Amino acid sequence: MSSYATATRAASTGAVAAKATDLTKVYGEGETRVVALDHVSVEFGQAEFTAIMGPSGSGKSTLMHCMAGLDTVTSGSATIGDTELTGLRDKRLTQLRRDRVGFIFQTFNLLPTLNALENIRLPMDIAGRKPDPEWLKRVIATVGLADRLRHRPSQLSGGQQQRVAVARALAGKPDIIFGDEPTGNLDSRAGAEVLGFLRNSVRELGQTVVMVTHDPVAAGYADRVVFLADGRVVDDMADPTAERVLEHMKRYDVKGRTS
Ligand SMILES: Nc1ncnc2c1ncn2[C@@H]1O[C@H](COP(=O)(O)OP(=O)(O)OP(=O)(O)O)[C@@H](O)[C@H]1O
Repeated sequence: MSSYATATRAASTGAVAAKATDLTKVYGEGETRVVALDHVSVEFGQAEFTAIMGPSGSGKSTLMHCMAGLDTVTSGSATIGDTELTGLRDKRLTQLRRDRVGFIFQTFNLLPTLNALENIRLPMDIAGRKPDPEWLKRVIATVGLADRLRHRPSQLSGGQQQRVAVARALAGKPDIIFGDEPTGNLDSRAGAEVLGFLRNSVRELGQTVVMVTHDPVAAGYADRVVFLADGRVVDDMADPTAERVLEHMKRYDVKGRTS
């Protein structure tokens, strides 16, 4: 077993990368009041790959946004490492997002005029941080982009563009990476590739990934699936497979229709 695998396993049994405690998020008021998150408590382990699933409107994106410091919470707390996000001033929050959180979106959000390497380095360039060259090399190798670094996004396939976005999220060695349906725009083969690279970034690089998805196959790549319904955590599955996730979704769906 490689030393990375040992380190990964050791990390994934202990430390917590991000945590929500009694997190409640209410949008609007009066007739338009929506409780998007209803006292959610959940921990995401370091060096673990977690999928968040649940029906449309169950609060997946809201949970991710609140835990990534992209949205404020109504009550409760959200922490990244030891840092409490609630109450942080805008400037500190921006810094924290920039330096400690990586993001991967459904639409790859690459800059068309920059080549792959420049896109990967962009957040660090903006922050005035120098990437660790050894780390960057490993990241680029992990996502299989070594021979595509001089290509512009328009010269890359959708899957390759998303791999650039994955490398960009990993480049700064963030405490946690949040993905919002990162394979939602990819065909199944390209999606499988990206998911494989995400999983490798957890297994081999010891990174922490939390991904919102609707796709049981995508969830099957994770170490764990957290299921939301009506703004609450309703289930937690370890070592998921696509089949077990699908079974679980069907059960909930049947319950929903018959109750
Ligand atoms: N900015 C907002 N203003 C008002 N209500 C909102 C806002 N954002 C989300 N909501 C509501 O909060 C609830 C949870 O939404 P959220 O987007 O988190 O769900 P989701 O599980 O990510 O859904 P989907 O799978 O469709 O993306 C929904 O009822 C939604 O309508």
